[in-house]
Amino acid sequence: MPAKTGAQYKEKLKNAKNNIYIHGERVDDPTTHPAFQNVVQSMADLYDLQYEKSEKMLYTSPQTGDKVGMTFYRPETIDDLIKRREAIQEWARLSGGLMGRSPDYLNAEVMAMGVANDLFGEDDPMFAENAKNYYDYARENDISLTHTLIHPQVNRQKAQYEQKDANVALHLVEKRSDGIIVEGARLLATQGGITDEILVFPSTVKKAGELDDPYSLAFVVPNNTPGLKFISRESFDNGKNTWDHPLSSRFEEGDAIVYFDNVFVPWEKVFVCGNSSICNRTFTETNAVVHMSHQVVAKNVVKTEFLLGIVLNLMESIGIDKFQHVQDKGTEIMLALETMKSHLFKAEHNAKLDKWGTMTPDFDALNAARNWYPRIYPRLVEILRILGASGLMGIPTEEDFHHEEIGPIVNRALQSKNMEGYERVKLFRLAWDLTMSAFGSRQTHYEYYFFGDPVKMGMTYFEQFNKEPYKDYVQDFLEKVKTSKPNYTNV
Ligand SMILES: Cc1cc2nc3c(=O)[nH]c(=O)nc-3n(C[C@H](O)[C@H](O)[C@H](O)COP(=O)(O)OP(=O)(O)OC[C@H]3O[C@@H](n4cnc5c(N)ncnc54)[C@H](O)[C@@H]3O)c2cc1C
Repeated sequence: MPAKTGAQYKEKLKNAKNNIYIHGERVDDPTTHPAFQNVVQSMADLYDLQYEKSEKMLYTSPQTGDKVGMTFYRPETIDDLIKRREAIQEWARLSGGLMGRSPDYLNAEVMAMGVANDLFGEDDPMFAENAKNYYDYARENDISLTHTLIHPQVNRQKAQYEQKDANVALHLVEKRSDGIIVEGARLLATQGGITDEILVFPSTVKKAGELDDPYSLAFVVPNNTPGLKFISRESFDNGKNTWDHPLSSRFEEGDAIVYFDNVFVPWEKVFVCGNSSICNRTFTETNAVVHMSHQVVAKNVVKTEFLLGIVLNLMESIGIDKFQHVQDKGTEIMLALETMKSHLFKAEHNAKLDKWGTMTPDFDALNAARNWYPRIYPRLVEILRILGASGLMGIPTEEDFHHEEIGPIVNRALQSKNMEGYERVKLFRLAWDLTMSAFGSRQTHYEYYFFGDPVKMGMTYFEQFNKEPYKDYVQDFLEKVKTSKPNYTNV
């Protein structure tokens, strides 16, 4: 089947009847439910964009000859990698990089694991074959995916098997001749329920060895699989119009707790079954982390461009753009943007073929960028907040502007250097929705945590960084310093 259109995505979602709960109710149809319908439309817009920019967004499937999504493309040259990244950035531009889980994120994972599948075969060749087949299936059917990696936050001092309710986290219940039964909770699934299928993978390193094996699972199932429940957090799309909430009314992806109530997974959809060693090596040994990081850094370049554009328009609108500290704050964002772009450039131009023949970006550049952005993004948001000042609170709604009595007042009172009140507030509401609304706060939280705990990531980065050349450099330097060491004996 060729790449999906927006209408096909919505039709499939409507018919799937995924088991989604929100605000204490079961959702009958996410395509019309107020909490989901707008982000569903944005997802549909992404799929339509594949056809609007087909020369960039589609390619010919090596398997069927159909036109399929470029974000499933397996790059074999640096030019391929750049083509793939351009498609990623086309999608990101639609939301200003605010849909962290546009389908390309997990398409990168599926592609990488599907190609570099031999790790899964260590236990049974069937698992390697499953990963390969799933890549083909997802690409040919343009499957949209959510994923879930984390055990519930019960007691982080203890391994899963030591928890007071050791079965609270997703675990293996039974192996059968036709598949496995799994039970327990996982979090968090962004876009849980509004996608076709869910990938379950391990994230944090499982240090308890064999005792972690019951929790060491990787598989994929359709979101309407019996027993699978998505328990969504409260929606931040509060049904206001797009003028009032330009971001939350379109890109509120939602995050869900996922509960597997004795869910059956057929063997052909299992990649890892009860093997903590394979789980711990999955993301690095398949290079999935590299291709996912490439998508993330490409997306975050667009997100930074979007933020910079808002800041520059805001500065100009209220005539603060010539003040020294204001310019300095703009420079901070520009430096962040150029730094991210440089990481991306280095990653692509230093890319090498891996042992499976996939052109794989330079992970050093991407790893630095993915560790840095969670630290810098809160600062970028803070700059926008500082520069917007009271303007981020003086934001009447569109209805206020239409009110006979107060409309003309707010239009006059909120005028700016170069805009009427109506236009100025439209811009400031965008800045507010990115920084201070529930949606904006969630974006900052998302950037900080979505790749994992930045503290643990930073520790891993420190451990793995090749420190010796720098230590040696200074040792050599010290050795060349002229010394006249005093001759004394330590007491
Ligand atoms: C908006 C949002 C969307 C998300 N979407 C997804 C998704 O789609 N799919 C998915 O799988 N996950 C998703 N996540 C989850 C994300 O992967 C986790 O938040 C992240 O990995 C951190 O894990 P945690 O939340 O369990 O934090 P914890 O590991 O519980 O950490 C909480 C705090 O305790 C500290 N801490 C914990 N353990 C230690 C330790 N051993 N030593 C020192 N300090 C420690 C941490 O540094 C942190 O400050 C999402 C998260 C957010 C916020």
